[in-house]
Amino acid sequence: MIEVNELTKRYGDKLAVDHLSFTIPQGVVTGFLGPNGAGKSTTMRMMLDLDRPTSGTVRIDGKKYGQLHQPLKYIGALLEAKAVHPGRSAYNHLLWLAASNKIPTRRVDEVLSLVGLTAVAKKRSGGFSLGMGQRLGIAAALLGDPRILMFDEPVNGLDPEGIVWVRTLMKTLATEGRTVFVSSHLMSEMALTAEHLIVIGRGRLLANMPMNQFIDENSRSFVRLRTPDPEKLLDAFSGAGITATLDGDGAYEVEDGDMARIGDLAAAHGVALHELSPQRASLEEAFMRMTAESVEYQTDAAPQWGSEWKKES
Ligand SMILES: Nc1ncnc2c1ncn2[C@@H]1O[C@H](COP(=O)(O)OP(=O)(O)OP(=O)(O)O)[C@@H](O)[C@H]1O
Repeated sequence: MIEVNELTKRYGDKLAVDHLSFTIPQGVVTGFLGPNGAGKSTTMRMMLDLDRPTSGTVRIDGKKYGQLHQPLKYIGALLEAKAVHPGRSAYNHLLWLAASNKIPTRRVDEVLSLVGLTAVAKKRSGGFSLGMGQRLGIAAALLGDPRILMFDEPVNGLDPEGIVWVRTLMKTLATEGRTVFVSSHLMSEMALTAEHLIVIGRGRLLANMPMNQFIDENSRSFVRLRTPDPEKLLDAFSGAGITATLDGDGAYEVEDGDMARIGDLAAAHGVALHELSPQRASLEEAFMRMTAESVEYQTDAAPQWGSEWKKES
């Protein structure tokens, strides 16, 4: 169990994390989202005691990180920066970590095999590609078989096969009842991986809810339909008080439409339908809409995903 309470970090006059409080659920993958500079990495670093909070607390199973005996057995993490000496082999790096946390040596071979690095385990890690470095970081996170895992941009540098592998791994770890906390800029990937979301903007909590709820609350839903007889259908709609608008593609959209009612109405008027489908926004659209509508974070330029937010301070 990991609890963040009123966590705050100030760098000079820059408030990077602003009274952030949340508890991360167990047994599901939780996505950690926010635009560039929102404070995700700073929050994760403070959770791992790599950065000291200005105020507020992080508790891991009720304890401060520094109070954990052999911390790798409680929490494993992959942070963006590679923390491996380039001259050291993957095997020796993991062996050193294992020894410092009294983890049996055989576990090193296990995690190397799990992440697919067995063949290159004795090579110096300085020659590793970005993707191999990510795999080594994931191996280190898994070394102590911890109940809590944190990954900052884990699919960075991975090829499509590697991305699917990471997605499957995270879901499996969550299914085992672990807490899996992951940040990523890749919204489509996050949509496929996470069930729960914690969203921050400018260091503040914007949302903490299941993925489905987040998309529902921050997007418009509509029914799309196509018919070879639009005039007749639109007549039937106007009699029933339904408004349909033509999209740019020859289809009609009914905002918050009830599919069954529309289908029944079309049938009652003898109108053929060539399409009748519910439409829901993607996570990316929901995210953009939420941040754009968030007056507190509104700037004179529309915020864009993946770009630095304009700073007013
Ligand atoms: N060591 C530091 N000194 C000064 N400012 C910092 C430091 N670390 C982070 N910041 C600032 O704090 C804010 C939050 O940064 P952080 O890296 O945590 O955001 P992030 O959400 O992880 O961003 P990204 O998505 O770009 O990785 C940014 O404005 C950043 O410039």
